[in-house]
Amino acid sequence: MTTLLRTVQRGTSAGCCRVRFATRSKSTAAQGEPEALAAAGPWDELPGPKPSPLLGNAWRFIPGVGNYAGLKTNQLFERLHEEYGPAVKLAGMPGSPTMVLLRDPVDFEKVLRSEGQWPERRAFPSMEYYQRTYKTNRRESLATSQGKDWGDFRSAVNQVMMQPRSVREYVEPIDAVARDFVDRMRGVRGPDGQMPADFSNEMGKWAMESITYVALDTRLGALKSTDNTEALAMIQALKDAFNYINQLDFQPSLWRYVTTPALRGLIKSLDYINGVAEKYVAAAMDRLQTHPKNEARHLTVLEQLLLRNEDPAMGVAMAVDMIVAGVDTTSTGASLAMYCLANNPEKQQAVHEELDRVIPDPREPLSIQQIEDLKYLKACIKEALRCQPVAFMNIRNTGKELVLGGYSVPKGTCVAMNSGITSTEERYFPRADKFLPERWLPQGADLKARHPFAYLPFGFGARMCVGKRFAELEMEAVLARIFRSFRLEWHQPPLQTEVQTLLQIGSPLKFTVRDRA
Ligand code: HEM
Repeated sequence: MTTLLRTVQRGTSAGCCRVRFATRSKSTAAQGEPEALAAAGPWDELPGPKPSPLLGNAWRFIPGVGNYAGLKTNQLFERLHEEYGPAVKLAGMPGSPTMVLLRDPVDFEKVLRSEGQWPERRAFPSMEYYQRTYKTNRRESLATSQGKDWGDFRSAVNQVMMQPRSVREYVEPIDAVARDFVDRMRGVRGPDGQMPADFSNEMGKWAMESITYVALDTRLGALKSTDNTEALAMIQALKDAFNYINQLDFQPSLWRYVTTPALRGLIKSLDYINGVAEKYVAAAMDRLQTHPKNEARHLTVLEQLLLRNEDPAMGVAMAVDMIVAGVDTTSTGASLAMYCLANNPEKQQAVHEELDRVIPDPREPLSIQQIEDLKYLKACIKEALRCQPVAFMNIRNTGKELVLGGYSVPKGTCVAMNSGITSTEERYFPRADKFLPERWLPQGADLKARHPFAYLPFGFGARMCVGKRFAELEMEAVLARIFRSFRLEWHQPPLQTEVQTLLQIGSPLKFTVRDRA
């Protein structure tokens, strides 16, 4: 099955376990940090492609000239690790700080355990520009803010979004969206049982409908058969925003000096998403005034955020963050789990058996207890995110001077921890090339990760994904509903995936969907 998965994403992975690199001071993990720093190789000697005085390393990406031209982010990183070792310095990239790429979980742990009170994660520069320079009247978002601003924002949001109680209140509405999605699948399915070529757009509609219910207190109507202009425009605006971010931040561009068409496009898309968010946040403010909090009324996530801060701008910033960070990720995660199960019928059979037992009457709304009891389904989601991590890398600025890959790395250096590589490596996961949900169950101890930092689907620490609980609930509910109703089959060529900013599905998701008896 994993041969099916490892198409574009792992195109250059051959030999990742076979190549040997001379790394310095292998025993640094065991040494105290001062001794380790004294024994470490100097920062200037950290291996990596040498920038030329005039063009830096940019020339290496020019088609027909450079050896890295046309590589996707994951392919580039894998190639650099093959050529230079487990820690690679990538300097001389226009508009980007010097970065260190890492592929050793021991180094990930060092970075993440020393990140400090307010961990710093470099945001997309074009998003930062939009928030800091272009829209100075708006509050900076959680994902782009840093330091104390981030700490204050995050602790307010944690008290609402990271509470199991808040998430439990959403089981019923999120399940209602999942059931609508199953109806939608029936509606778009062809006579031969096949899903249409643009089925990943349908998955995007489901994810948009789910997260906007949390972020904006509304059902946008993305799953309705009649075209809902606002819902579809939101989906388009989000898609456009990611395309423009790819062009502005990952390809050579002059946007920092002149307003390019891509920058104008990004501004237009983000303005649209912000405008819709402002409208629904204003409605929530009105609701809070006309129906104040009382014992009988449970407040929504948005209302709680607004009450805590009394600042509608914070509600808008958080809603936009949830939409930007929570649609593509969740829809890709759920799609990959469906793909893995469609290609592993015996695992799908185990999911069916669990669902029949836990949800005897599929006409009833899902309960919290039922969601909690879906242990095997949850293991399938974890395993799908291991086989194909939606977030290929975790980014941080180092919180102090560290020894990474045997070299000293100054405080404040931007590092990319490539857990998308480690989570698919045999040395960290026995039988890594197999889809084995059992590894996440108590009886699968022999298949478990050999290093706790080799798998970081939602990041780590104070800055980890703030939407993790909602993302899990959404994926659990929709997969429960889909597999309670259908058997999925895959009769297509292997699915193509690639990493740009996030993992993206690059070929049609044409599942064959059969009704279960
Ligand atoms: C399968 C789905 C998802 C995956 C794999 C995922 C993964 C991640 C990762 C890896 C990070 C960076 C963590 C770190 O730096 O340590 C992150 C951050 C974030 N995620 Fe998610 N995410 C998902 C869904 C969601 C959803 C549904 C939401 C919204 C409710 C969301 C909102 C955010 C936000 C706002 C941040 C930035 C947090 C901060 O900087 O404080 N994510 N996510």
